[in-house]
Amino acid sequence: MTTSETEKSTMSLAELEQRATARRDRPAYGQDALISCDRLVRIFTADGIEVQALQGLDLLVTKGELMALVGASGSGKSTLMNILAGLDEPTAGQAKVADCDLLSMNAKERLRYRREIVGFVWQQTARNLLPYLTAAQNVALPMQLRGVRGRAKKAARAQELLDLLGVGELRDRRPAQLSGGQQQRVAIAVALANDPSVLLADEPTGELDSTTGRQIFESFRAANEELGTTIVIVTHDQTVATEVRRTVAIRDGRTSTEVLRRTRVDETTGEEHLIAREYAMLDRAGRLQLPAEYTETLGMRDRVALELEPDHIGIWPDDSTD
Ligand SMILES: Nc1ncnc2c1ncn2[C@@H]1O[C@H](COP(=O)(O)OP(=O)(O)OP(=O)(O)O)[C@@H](O)[C@H]1O
Repeated sequence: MTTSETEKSTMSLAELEQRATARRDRPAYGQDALISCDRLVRIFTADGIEVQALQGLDLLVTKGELMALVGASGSGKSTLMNILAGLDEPTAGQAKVADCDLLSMNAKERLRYRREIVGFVWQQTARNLLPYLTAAQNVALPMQLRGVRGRAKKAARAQELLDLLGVGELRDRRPAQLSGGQQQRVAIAVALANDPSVLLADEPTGELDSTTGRQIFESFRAANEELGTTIVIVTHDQTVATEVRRTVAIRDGRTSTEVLRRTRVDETTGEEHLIAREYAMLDRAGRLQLPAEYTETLGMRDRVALELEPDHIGIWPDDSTD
């Protein structure tokens, strides 16, 4: 008899019932999150070759967060963003945004989701705006498509958003008469027009120099702080990645590590210090991805030795052949 069988046989019925109830009462995964990805899988098949772009990705984002997603080229960031934007469907797993189930939406629900629940800003400035409309008309367009009535109401909302993003005085210019940075700020206003729950941005500063990139990031921060919009930014930009409170790294189609930042006030000097700490992600099956630089430094491969300590778990290189 195995240990667990012995355990079961010595456990009373009442104890078993108690365990089952405790499991049922445990809050469901991602219950309080605005964005919840649960073991998300996306497989592409091209010319008979299968590419597993997402390999069981877990991610939770809380309402009101401003966070960044980073990762090497091909790690699956854009695939994830396209799914969250409602433009692509996962092969398996679960994905929910603001109570919308991204796997079971029909065409009509998907359209409503893309118009009202999410807003997106793409890297290519030209993809975000219609060239023949002015900045203000570009911002008013999503409201019109949603069926918002009243020209004055839409114009006022457009002006309010353009002002918030520091481009109010450029309302009558067409995209070609705006710099790349100004275009991206107008694009953020367009994405915010219908007051979405989530704003998704895929490399929004990718085509801009670092000073302009910083200004764009400040615009996202303004939207997050003033409007309370939850914002997820995919970025290679160190400024963006280090200024948000939470940066999640994606590796081989899974979330691997996460950096959390918080400010600590020095009790004696009153100075504020930003403290950053990196965490590894433990998935729901208990799997852990160790950072490559750690495993390489210690020559860890294939097999490692584990030891449970009172307050931590020790991991050692394989010592079985010593
Ligand atoms: N439509 C598609 N058909 C086939 N393979 C695809 C498709 N889209 C993405 N892939 C593959 O899926 C993997 C993840 O791609 P994805 O674009 O999500 O990566 P990424 O992290 O956004 O990369 P980058 O930073 O270069 O944009 C890659 O191997 C890519 O080649």
